[in-house]
Amino acid sequence: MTTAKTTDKTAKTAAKTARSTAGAAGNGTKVRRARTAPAPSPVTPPATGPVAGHCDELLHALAPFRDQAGTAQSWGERLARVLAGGGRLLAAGNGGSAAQAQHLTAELVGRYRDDRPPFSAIALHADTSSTTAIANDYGVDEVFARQVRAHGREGDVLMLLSTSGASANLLSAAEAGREAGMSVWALTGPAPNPLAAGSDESLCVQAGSTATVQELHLVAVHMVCAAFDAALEDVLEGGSTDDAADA
Ligand SMILES: O=C(CO)[C@@H](O)[C@H](O)[C@H](O)[C@H](O)COP(=O)(O)O
Repeated sequence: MTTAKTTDKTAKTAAKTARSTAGAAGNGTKVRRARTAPAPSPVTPPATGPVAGHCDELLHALAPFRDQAGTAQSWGERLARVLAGGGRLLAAGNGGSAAQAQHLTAELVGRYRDDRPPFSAIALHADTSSTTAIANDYGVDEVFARQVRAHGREGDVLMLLSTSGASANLLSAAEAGREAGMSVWALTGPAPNPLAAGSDESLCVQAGSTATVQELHLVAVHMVCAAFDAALEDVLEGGSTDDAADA
């Protein structure tokens, strides 16, 4: 008797489950909703320690950085004339700065906001075969300089990114760029530093931590791209790139 009762109960439960499943599948069967208490709204705990400090340091560095935004704008405008005139941008950095340099070239070869023609921009560190061969055969300090001598032409732009402003391979690249008649622009951490001194122009982020400098370098990269796109409309409409050599 007990076995028959159990079997009957099991069958009823299975039938109920089947009805629920069918309802959930949307075949019109009514499914009774479970009465559960509404989930409490999530409360974001306040950030403390290094996380709060990270935001504070960024905020602190942003105001003085904003005062230098004119440099980024000027770079973007002149870069538009150089690239639209058939010139090229070479960019390089180490570690996190390599990623930022590559971010800039990607925005120019691809696009920033709106559709526009592609432009010649090369992240030197991204050529892993050249970079490793040069490092192996000539030493790490030559990895960018040798590529600058290979690809850089008079009137082109060389953008070098460094948080310390002291990386030897970027200092050699700046020297090679100037020898080639390129415009050498440096995005660095606090001034003074050797890379800023060895470049034609620099935008130096006054922040104590490498992370903050890198974050504001990305902002600078985007500001250059915004100015580039805005200036490009005038350059292409005017059809004049005569002043590319002024860059
Ligand atoms: O991203 C970080 C630290 O945040 C590191 O990878 C950092 O980029 C590397 O230590 C670089 O070698 C530093 O070079 P630099 O920016 O001083 O020229």
